[in-house]
Amino acid sequence: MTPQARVQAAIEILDEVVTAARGNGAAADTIVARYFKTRRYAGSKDRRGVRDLVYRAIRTFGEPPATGRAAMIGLAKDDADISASFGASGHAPPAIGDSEIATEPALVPAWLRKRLPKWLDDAELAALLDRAPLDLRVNRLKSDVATVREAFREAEPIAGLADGLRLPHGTRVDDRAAYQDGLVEIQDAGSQLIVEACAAKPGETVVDLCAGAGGKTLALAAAMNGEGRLIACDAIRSRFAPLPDRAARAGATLEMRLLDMNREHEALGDLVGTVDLVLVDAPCSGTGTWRRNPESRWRITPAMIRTLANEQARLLDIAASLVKPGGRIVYAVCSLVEEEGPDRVDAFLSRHSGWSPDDAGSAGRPAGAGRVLSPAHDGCDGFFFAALKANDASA
Ligand SMILES: C[S@@+](CC[C@H](N)C(=O)[O-])C[C@H]1O[C@@H](n2cnc3c(N)ncnc32)[C@H](O)[C@@H]1O
Repeated sequence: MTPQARVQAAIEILDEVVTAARGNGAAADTIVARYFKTRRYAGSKDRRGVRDLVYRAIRTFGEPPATGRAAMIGLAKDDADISASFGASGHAPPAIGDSEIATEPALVPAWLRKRLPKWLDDAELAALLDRAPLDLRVNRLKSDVATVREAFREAEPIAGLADGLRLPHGTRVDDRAAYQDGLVEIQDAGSQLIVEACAAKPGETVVDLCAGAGGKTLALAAAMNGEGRLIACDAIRSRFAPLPDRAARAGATLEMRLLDMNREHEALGDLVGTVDLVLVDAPCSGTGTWRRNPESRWRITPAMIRTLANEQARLLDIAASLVKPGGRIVYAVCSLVEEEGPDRVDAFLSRHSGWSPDDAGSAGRPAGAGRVLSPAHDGCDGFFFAALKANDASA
């Protein structure tokens, strides 16, 4: 492909990405892969070049562009090569007309900026769009830090995490014996810090209410050293599906319960009032994980945040019913939107008089009754988390 044909290809792909974002359709990665499936003439350099252009546009424009062409004209303003592609020969996009609109760069959609905390300034927001590092968690059920560092000599310790190691960008992990044998898990430092805030102990009864594929469940299992009861729950079968294999690889013992959405209690009745710790790693808008998924800025809507906030409140109430007197909830979201974080915890505390904020450790910075982590401040994904304790007298 000529360089100008790559620009045209990026325009066509971005048109599809914008349409998919509006209609909750396929992710950009899927659209890029589909595009090249029917264009076998494109070599690996072409694919990489086009993909880079698509992701540059996604990172540069906080609001979804009107069209792929408007996005590329926007990028052309600061890039002479892209600019020269318009109107050139060789499958190039047509020349830019005088009245054509260019998308303006922005870190986030304007409406969303108002929902984010004041401390999240431009530097903090820009860091949310940086490249994410590759973090490992040493699995204490099977190994120790010294052994894993022998296997990953390029790994560096992560400050504040005894079991955390950071690898250089682009390191292949899945083909390494230490990974295949379950000595390590790939896990962002922020997720590891949240599990530390859980302070789960051997012998306890612990529920991971929104376990997904079990990233935090496996870290809880390691903290419990295989002693006690660990119950992983989720309401979406496909999210849950990888957990049995992952648990076997990690040497973790756990129970799994698939919940019915809106009828979660049916599968949890026997646990009411008996649990030491419930982790509520709630579904959220994912604003803290834009480094991995910048395209989600084009998908998020105010209505989505409202729906998520209701669901987060409902899950917190379910968690409260499971906890025994003196027990705890750790609530976490990988979002920095206040309605999903501090506001949810404040609302929970006003609904439940028998609960109070509890010690959530010292990672990150205080935010309302909880704490926040951010890439600029903590070098990990953005999270809000809070620990809540049920008074001994009532839950
Ligand atoms: C943030 S993700 C969890 C990530 C996971 N804990 C980890 O560390 O990898 C939120 C999860 O909540 C699940 N979920 C959504 N609604 C739920 C519900 N009503 N009950 C339980 N889980 C639910 C989703 O399927 C999703 O897997």
